[in-house]
Amino acid sequence: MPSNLIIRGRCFDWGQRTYLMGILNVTPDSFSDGGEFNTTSAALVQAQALVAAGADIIDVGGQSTRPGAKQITLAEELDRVLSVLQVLRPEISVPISVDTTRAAVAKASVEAGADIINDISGGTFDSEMLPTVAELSVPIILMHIRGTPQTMQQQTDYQDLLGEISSFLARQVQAATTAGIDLDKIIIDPGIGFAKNYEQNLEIFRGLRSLTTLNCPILVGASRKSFIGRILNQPDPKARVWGTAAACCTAIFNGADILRVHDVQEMHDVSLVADALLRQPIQHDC
Ligand SMILES: Nc1nc2c(c(=O)[nH]1)N=C(COP(=O)(O)OP(=O)(O)O)CN2
Ligand SMILES: Nc1ccc(C(=O)O)cc1
Repeated sequence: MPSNLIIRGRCFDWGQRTYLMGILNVTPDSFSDGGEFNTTSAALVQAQALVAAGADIIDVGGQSTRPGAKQITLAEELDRVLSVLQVLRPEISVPISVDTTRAAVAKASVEAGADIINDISGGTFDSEMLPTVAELSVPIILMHIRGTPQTMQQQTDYQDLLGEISSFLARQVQAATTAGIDLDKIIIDPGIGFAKNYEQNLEIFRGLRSLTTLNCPILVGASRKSFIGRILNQPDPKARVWGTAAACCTAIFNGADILRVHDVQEMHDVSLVADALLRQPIQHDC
């Protein structure tokens, strides 16, 4: 796998430590924090708090992708994301990713200062996404999903879950490089909770290491998700922090490079200790 990636002057030195992506949902309806950060002033305060807590990347999302979430218009998504980027970019020095499946949002976001595109469809929802990202020359996160957030939970029949996730991601990595995206700018993600049932989410954690054969950094987004709620019998997503910690630790143990989380302060402690126990850092120039 590529040894490192420089984004906005910051070095992501893969394997050396776990990197944290702090979630900033500027939506009214996200499953755990909808409506909390969807004004520009609240978004800025939260972004600064995430950075102070140890976030390496801030992930801005204008569209909830929870099961059954309503699809907003392009104009609405552009308005939500761009108004926040305008306020964030001058104040935040860490890389900013934008969680979108639309090429037009990706392009306008990078023009407004975003550094990474996070596409939960792995470049499959919008045929212009991969060529657009290639043209913009920014890194992309390719996530596995089946169907759309509206239909995905009816598409959970797999013969070989990890094998199918792996071949989807391999195909999309190939499509991305064919479109002109550098291989070292591609991050893969198995898509916890996207077209997966409870048992399948657990199976992904156990088999995560099999995805390392794709030779790309791996991102895992388990934060506060419903499989944790089911294990804990905890309906309140905000009360799933310890459960998230266990999932993050397991992901690190099984090869994750980036964790996408809401509770950055807590997961920073988790990743510092897990990294000290599990990784053998070597000195690099990067
Ligand atoms: N790459 C990647 N992106 C994601 C992932 C994920 O696992 N991987 N999970 C999400 C769901 O979490 P969020 O808190 O943003 O909820 P919402 O979809 O309701 O906004 C949204 N975006
Ligand atoms: N976008 C998503 C939000 C939440 C979940 C989940 O709780 O499993 C899955 C996807």
